[in-house]
Amino acid sequence: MEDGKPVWAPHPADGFQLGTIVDIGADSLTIEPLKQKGKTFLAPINQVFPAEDDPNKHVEDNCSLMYLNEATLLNNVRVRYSKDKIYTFVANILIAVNPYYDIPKLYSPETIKQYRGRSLGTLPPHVYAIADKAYRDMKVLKMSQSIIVSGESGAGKTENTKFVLRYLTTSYGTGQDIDERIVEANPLLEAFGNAKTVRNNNSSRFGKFVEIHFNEKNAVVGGFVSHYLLEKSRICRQGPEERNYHIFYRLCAGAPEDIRQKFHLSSPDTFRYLNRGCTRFFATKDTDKNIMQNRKSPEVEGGCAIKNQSSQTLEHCAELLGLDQEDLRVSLTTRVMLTTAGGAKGTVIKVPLKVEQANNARDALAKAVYSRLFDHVVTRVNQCFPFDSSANFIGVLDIAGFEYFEHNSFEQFCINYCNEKLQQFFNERILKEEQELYQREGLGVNEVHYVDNQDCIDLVEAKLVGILDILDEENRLPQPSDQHFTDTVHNKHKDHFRLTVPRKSKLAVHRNVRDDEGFIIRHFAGAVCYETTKFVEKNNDALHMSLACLVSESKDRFIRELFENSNNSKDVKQKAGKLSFISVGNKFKTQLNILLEKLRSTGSSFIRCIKPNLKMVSHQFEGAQILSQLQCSGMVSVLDLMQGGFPSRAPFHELYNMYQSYMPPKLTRLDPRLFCKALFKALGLNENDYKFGLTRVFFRPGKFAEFDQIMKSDPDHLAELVKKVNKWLIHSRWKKVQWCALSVIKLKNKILYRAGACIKMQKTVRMWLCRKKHKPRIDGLVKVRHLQKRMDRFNEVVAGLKEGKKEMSKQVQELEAAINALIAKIK
Ligand SMILES: Nc1ncnc2c1ncn2[C@@H]1O[C@H](COP(=O)(O)OP(=O)(O)OP(=O)(O)O)[C@@H](O)[C@H]1O
Repeated sequence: MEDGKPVWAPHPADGFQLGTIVDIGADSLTIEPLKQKGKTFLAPINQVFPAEDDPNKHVEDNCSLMYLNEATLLNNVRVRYSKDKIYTFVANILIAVNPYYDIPKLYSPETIKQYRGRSLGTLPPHVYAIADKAYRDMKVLKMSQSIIVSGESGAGKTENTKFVLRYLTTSYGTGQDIDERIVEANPLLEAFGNAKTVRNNNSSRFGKFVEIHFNEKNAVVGGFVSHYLLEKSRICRQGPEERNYHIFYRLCAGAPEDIRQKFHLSSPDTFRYLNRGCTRFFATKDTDKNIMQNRKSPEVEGGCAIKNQSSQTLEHCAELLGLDQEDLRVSLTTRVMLTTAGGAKGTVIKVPLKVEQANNARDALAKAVYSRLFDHVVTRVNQCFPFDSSANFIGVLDIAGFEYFEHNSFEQFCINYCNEKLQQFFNERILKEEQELYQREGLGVNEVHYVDNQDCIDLVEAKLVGILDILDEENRLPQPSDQHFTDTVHNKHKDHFRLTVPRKSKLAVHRNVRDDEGFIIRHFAGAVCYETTKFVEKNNDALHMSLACLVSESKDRFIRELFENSNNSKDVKQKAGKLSFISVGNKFKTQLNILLEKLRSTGSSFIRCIKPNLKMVSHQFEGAQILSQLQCSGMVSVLDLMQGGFPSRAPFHELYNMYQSYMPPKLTRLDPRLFCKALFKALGLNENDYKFGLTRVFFRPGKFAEFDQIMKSDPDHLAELVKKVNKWLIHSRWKKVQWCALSVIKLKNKILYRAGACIKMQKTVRMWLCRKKHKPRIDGLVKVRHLQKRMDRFNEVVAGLKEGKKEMSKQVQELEAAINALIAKIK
């Protein structure tokens, strides 16, 4: 961050605000907002980010910004949203902001045509661009593809999913009615699976994975829908301002007279499941005492009965379910038990239900009927677009994103567990694989760290000690309780980094939850406090035995079949009297693991949907909550990687195949690597914008599109380009020849130099060896010669002698002769 330049600093409502740094502390900065000169505030250093020079500038691919951080991402999305540009790329990931109104021509048939066959990034960001990329990848790589659409409720997942399906069937269908059927299945699924909530007037209350299947020729042949976790609690109870599933209101409003009479339909106000929510207090044993009796729903000790005023409803239900009215009455108010000890073992006894138990039994029956009906609707929908064989498919996953509310229950627990798994998949695909690829290709790009969430997934799904298995264990106890389950979770994971007790929450509302009433999980997107009341009940999909037996013997074939297909119907009678349990959590875990296995076997694209405001209105951008959605969807961690990375890449042969038709034969004879190099050099692309790996070219964000655009420009431009490529080739070949000649000369000089150096070395060594060998003799010779010199002095002395001169000179001569002989010998 440069001196005096504006920075993005946190803002409670807008997410970020522009300001300048006026002082720097140890771990915080003093910021002066641009809009409130003179006022300052402190911001943690790691939440202040450099801003672009022009805050009103926007780019189609966020990766083309100079500064890649969460603040510039939010600002780019904001500026684009203000111009009705709701789609933005972050490399290959698409961000889609819900406009809450129909943007003219955004999804028109002309727009569909425009995107057909166009590379990602060559046209403005659009959900169609992602759909087309998936299709082209499927075709080129001969591999199934998946598009993962995520976001919170009301963010636009379902709408974008529908746009993808419409695009693929329109562009690559066979024009037969199968295409239309795939698209038309949606209204039916939405009628049974969508409802009005406070967050979305048409909220999907189930997750789905829609596969469009293609044949060898890459044309649509059929489809298949898998569904996940239909919200069953809504069938019996809705929050204030919320509704039951659309189908009920539609039937009430628009069923033809014969159906209206057959189903005994009238205004929604006359149906308990449609006209009101729950009236029971959710009190604990202790607090229950404080509530006056006349404020509570009536409780009939020792049993209950169906009121006279409800007898007609009972009659209608029995009629529609194909049951005997009396049998239904008994099954709704009593429970069948087999005695296991004492007296006549195995005797069937009927235990009366308390009012609350009977209400629960009735609700359980309603939920079971509806959820099995929903399964049936999906099965029937799937029969509408059958296919004999398929080469590949494109699957679109529309599933709720990470959720956290003031009160979070089993539903949020499951959906967040699912998002934790999807985030891991996202990490695997985007971050891990990216780094591994850079390393494999020898790009020398720095490693980017990310937090692996496997420990969190294990906390939920590990065998025996995972929360789901602990919950199943609880469900199998004779007297299961939410508190005992919660205690077990805490005891088994005392020091787990991801798990803690509610009183450690940052939010006061959670600190009031007792240790045995909830737990906090630190998810990848933030900590969530789950209140475990009703976890045990919500985890059990089984009806109580008398009801299960009853419906499995319905006179109505349809009802009978709905229940025959369920897992526990066959041994219902054998198990009567025992505790029945079908685990919701573990069924979801199995489904999820199958889904992820499928996703892992496909190529993938990601669409992150964003809800711009809570009021569900157009042209209102609530920065802070959008920022939190960007963080929750893992987009912020992706930025770190993109900043220093090369998000677009293409194998040499793929580039070669893509562009060879644009080049003359002379150039296409080149091998793919040289072909690519020639293109890049000829275009004069900045060498920082791409890197040549071992098998492919890597592009900086947005640069592949630039390259593609140049390649696909008009013929004149292309002819110019071919000229440039030719010129570059001649230039590079001439350079190569020069380089070769120069290398030969260099080599010759090197050889000569080496030969000279060898001789020098030989000489020196020989000399050294010689000296070493003759040194003692030379030393001896020097010494003897020294003696020889002294002989002259002797001769002088002897010549001056008066006596014995002759004798002495003879001795001196002998000595001289001896010395000379010695010298000769040494030599
Ligand atoms: N691209 C769009 N153009 C216009 N309106 C849109 C668009 N996307 C979403 N909407 C509006 O927002 C509403 C909510 O979108 P949608 O049902 O797709 O949300 P969702 O993410 O699937 O929510 P949920 O998880 O509750 O099902 C839609 O009914 C529609 O009115």
